[in-house]
Amino acid sequence: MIPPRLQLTGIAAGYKDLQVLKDISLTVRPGEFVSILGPSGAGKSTLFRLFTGTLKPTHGEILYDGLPLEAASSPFAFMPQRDALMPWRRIIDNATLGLEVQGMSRREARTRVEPLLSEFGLSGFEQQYPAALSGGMRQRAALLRTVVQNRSMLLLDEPFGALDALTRAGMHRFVEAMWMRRRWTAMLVTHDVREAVHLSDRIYVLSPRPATLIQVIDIPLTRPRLRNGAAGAEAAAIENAILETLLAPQEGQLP
Ligand SMILES: Nc1ncnc2c1ncn2[C@@H]1O[C@H](COP(=O)(O)OP(=O)(O)OP(=O)(O)O)[C@@H](O)[C@H]1O
Repeated sequence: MIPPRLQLTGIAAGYKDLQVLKDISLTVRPGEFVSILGPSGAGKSTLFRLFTGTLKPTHGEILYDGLPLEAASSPFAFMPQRDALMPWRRIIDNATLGLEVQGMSRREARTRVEPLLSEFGLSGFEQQYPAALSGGMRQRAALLRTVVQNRSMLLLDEPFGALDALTRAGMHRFVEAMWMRRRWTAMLVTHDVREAVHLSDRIYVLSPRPATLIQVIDIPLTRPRLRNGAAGAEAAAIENAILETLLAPQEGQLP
């Protein structure tokens, strides 16, 4: 049997005296889109620091393709909260940046990126600077820069949080369509319940810090996840159930 791509068992982690993650176990299988949903400060970004090796867990185990994570060589492509495009580089040169950082020549990197520009809705804009593009286009360029690195798993750290609601909804549709074509293995961290339900095969809901899992929910809805009819009602019911869990007063807290 194929081992999970990523498996966390009993992970605890933090900074000096601050325990951030208390007991996190989760699984991402190849081709799955999994989300981590939680209140602000629960430790979603801390979790990503464990994956990128900038922080070590104090307890627990992280396996990648069945082996300790340290044995995997750069398995993740990371997309940060803001688009993090370099304002002085043209879109094409921003899109090639991740490959260039890996040591590929700019010329070769362009050969890799150019055929993908139209799929990402960026044809004709490759010579523009980021400031000339809309927020959605910039996020698509940042996503292109991430996926073109051909890593075996994508880490998406609240990538749409800064977008207006309409652009964000458009990005959800775009990412969903791309996932259906390419079946990325992906983990998204987000505060946005609707976003998580729209995009995920499974959602792990974190408690406030120190974070434990308070809900694990598989999303059985077929894709594309349209917002009308019975499917829309089912999605809304799942969103409500998750919101109830997130908003339920924690033990010892005032409502
Ligand atoms: N380098 C650090 N040193 C000390 N404390 C830190 C450090 N980085 C984060 N923290 C603290 O750890 C806690 C969790 O931070 P983290 O950034 O992982 O949360 P988050 O869930 O991603 O938050 P948000 O959703 O608001 O981005 C916060 O209380 C934060 O202040």
